[in-house]
Amino acid sequence: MTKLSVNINKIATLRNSRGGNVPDLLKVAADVQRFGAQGITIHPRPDERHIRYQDARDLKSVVYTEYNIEGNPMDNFIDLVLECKPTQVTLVPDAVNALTSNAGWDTVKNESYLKEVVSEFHKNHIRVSVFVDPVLEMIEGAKKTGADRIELYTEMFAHEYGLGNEKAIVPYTNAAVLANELGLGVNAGHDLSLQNITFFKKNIPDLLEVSIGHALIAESIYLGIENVVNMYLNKLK
Ligand SMILES: CC(=O)[C@@H](O)[C@H](O)COP(=O)(O)O
Ligand SMILES: NCC(=O)COP(=O)(O)O
Repeated sequence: MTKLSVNINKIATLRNSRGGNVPDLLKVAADVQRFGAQGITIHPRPDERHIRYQDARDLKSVVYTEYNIEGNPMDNFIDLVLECKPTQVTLVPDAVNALTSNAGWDTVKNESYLKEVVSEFHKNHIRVSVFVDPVLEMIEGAKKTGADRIELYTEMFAHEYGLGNEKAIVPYTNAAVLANELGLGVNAGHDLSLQNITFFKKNIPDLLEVSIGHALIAESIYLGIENVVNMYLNKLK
């Protein structure tokens, strides 16, 4: 079985657009778990444009499934994660102003840096996953950092699969096979959706967890909007 960790960044984006507490991020996290999701993912960014650092703290008492915090391990992020003690931290090499994550780690160049960070989180009993492109050298490098898992950066797969190119899965399958051989757990995320998740899962051996946010929230709007429009129409009769 592959666990679904729902990334709730976009709920915070919507909330922040009006300055109040609608939608209520904590209620959404609680409901998503009640509906069966096995994890909650957040990716606080330095400008706090969606998830605020305080959200990460507040979610601690709400998330009873797997709590996954993603981000670039700068000092204030490390402090936040150590304070929240999630189940898992996913290290992502984001530039400070990145619109969204757009690359995996160069685990070869950053081996000693990542080793230090991984060891700090391990001392605090937090599982560590490293965000990587599906490149065999990067998987081997991830193993050397001492990380427990990799998260395969799936944007390229999602894009190509959307264009009908099923072969785009090959590097991901190969990366997952190698990771499994090395004893690294395999997670995946970025632009996974209802359209591509079945094919992706079928081709990735021992896929432990996917984190999905952008498409899942967009799909929730599309699949829910007819119902809500009709509820308004009924009230306006
Ligand atoms: C690491 C990853 O792929 C996701 O966490 C993604 O970056 C979501 O972040 P945004 O919601 O800020 O785009
Ligand atoms: N780690 C990936 C994630 O949390 C969600 O990415 P996306 O579905 O918002 O692209």
